[in-house]
Amino acid sequence: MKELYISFGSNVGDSISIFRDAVNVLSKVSGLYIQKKSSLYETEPWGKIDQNKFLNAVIKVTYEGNVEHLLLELLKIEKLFGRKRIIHWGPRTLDLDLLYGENVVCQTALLQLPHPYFWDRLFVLIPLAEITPSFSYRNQLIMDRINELGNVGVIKKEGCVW
Ligand SMILES: Nc1ncnc2c1ncn2[C@@H]1O[C@H](COP(=O)(O)OP(=O)(O)OP(=O)(O)O)[C@@H](O)[C@H]1O
Ligand SMILES: Nc1nc2c(c(=O)[nH]1)N=C(CO)CN2
Repeated sequence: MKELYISFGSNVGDSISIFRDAVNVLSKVSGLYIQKKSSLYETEPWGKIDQNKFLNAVIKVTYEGNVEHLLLELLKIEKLFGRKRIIHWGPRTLDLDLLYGENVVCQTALLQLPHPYFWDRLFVLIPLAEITPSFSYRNQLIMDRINELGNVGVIKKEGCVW
């Protein structure tokens, strides 16, 4: 059984409904169990800044299978919600990234784990910090990195459940 973190991103369509429906589909993947969900965050676009704000969140899951197999499931779910790959880091209905797993490393053409950019993305680090045990060494490292990056452009959507 592996503990893994998955990020959700969307800036096209009804992003909250897309997240709700996608997490429901994800919960039906064989061998996958959702353990925690972060709050929803409204975030400034990163990397390619001339596009709409994003909705972002992170979840923690346990998974009984192979991580590359899980990535293929995530790609299928993105497609189900109308994901089209047109512009690099551009607008999207749903992006599901595998961020990292406890003691899991993968460097293949299909999957890089830890995700190559997660350490540079506040829209991932801030929701991740929320669901990482608060007195853990890992949480401390994430909080230090958030402070280093400047903690701007990521706002929690209060009172919004998914
Ligand atoms: N950890 C990972 N999580 C998700 N996809 C990954 C990962 N490592 C490698 N990939 C590969 O990246 C490919 C392109 O993914 P995608 O089009 O979602 O990139 P992106 O979201 O535009 O950019 P980024 O990967 O920087 O978030 C996927 O087809 C997948 O095979
Ligand atoms: N705020 C924000 N910016 C992004 C996002 C995202 O999910 N949120 N995803 C990207 C490509 O993966 C590029 N830029």
